[in-house]
Amino acid sequence: MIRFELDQALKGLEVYCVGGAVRDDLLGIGHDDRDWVIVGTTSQEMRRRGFRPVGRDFPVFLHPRTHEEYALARTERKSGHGYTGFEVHAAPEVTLEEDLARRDLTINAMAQDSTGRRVDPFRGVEDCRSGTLRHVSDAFVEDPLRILRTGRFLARLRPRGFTVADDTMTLMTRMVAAGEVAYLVAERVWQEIERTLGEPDPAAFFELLQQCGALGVLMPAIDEVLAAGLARMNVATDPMTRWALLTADLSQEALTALCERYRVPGEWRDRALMVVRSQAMLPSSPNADQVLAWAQGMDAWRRQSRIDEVLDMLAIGDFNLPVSALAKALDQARQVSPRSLMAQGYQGAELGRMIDVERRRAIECALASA
Ligand SMILES: Nc1ccn([C@@H]2O[C@H](COP(=O)(O)OP(=O)(O)OP(=O)(O)O)[C@@H](O)[C@H]2O)c(=O)n1
Repeated sequence: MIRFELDQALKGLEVYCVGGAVRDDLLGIGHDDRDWVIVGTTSQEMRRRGFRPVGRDFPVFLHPRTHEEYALARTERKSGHGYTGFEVHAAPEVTLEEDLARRDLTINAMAQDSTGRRVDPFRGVEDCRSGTLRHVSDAFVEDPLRILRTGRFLARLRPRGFTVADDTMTLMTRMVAAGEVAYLVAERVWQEIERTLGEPDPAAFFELLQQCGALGVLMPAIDEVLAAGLARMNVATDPMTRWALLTADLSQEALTALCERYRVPGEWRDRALMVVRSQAMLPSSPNADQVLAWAQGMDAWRRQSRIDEVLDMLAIGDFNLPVSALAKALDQARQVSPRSLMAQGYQGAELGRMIDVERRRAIECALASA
């Protein structure tokens, strides 16, 4: 049970804890930040009590002492496409129920007051208990990001037995068919994906998006190779590794284009590209020349920890590659000492060539004994 007291700044106001904190409390999951809604007051009154306005689009205020966010109860009406174009209406007469009605899923549309009384007009408690992700109302269609959010909540809660309600599935499929998903901005899409990749069951997100057709619109290249990507991703837990394995069966061009489209951070993109390039450069039984070319292509001698990460990903992702032989070969090749070759009198271009010869020899030895 969520407990809170109304301090001096909040005294006399109708305050509710809403959204994720109420949901997670019911599910017995910890939740860091709380969202608050205040009913029956005005922006002026909030300012008078020392709250600092933060929202550009919404009437949201920071508590003068705790700095937690308090929003005035509001309704929203759609006036444009995608995530933009909301008309927000906040006024003292907007009720808690109206504020809850504009929310995405029933499990996110519950509130609780300071005495512990729960307000649950859309049967969120029941859906928490039965494990159902269900849209609150037809207003769900006003925000296509909610399709991705539903996927992310499924990635979090499917291991606890949650499924998506049939009606919600139908609604999402209809939204995709109506072309709403195309209006999502790249940053929001990547943000949901990045968060999803840190959830217990990210495959649930991609399967749901494929089922309703959104994946085909947002990421057609992944849509085509999804089964293989999910199978590879299966045992990985690190989000960045999951991304690299999910995209491992794309071509280099498709992966680059995908990362550009969603402004995927450089480190995520590079890791994924290294896996794709490794597959392109290495056959299942590579010879010394191929391993040497691969190691050089990965900048293996200067960036040792990076190539070790690549090897880890290749091991986890179930590729048809001799990963332990590759690791051994790299290990041996690293023993080659440019310094001792210099001591033998090599320099300049000749030194470079000798280093390659020695490394190739080391790799050949390692491969032969693997
Ligand atoms: N597109 C959105 C975004 C948010 N919400 C509502 O705003 C609340 C707070 O949103 P957010 O902080 O993004 O999510 P949480 O539910 O707190 O979930 P998380 O555990 O991921 O923080 C949600 O519970 C939901 O009621 C919504 O209806 N539609």
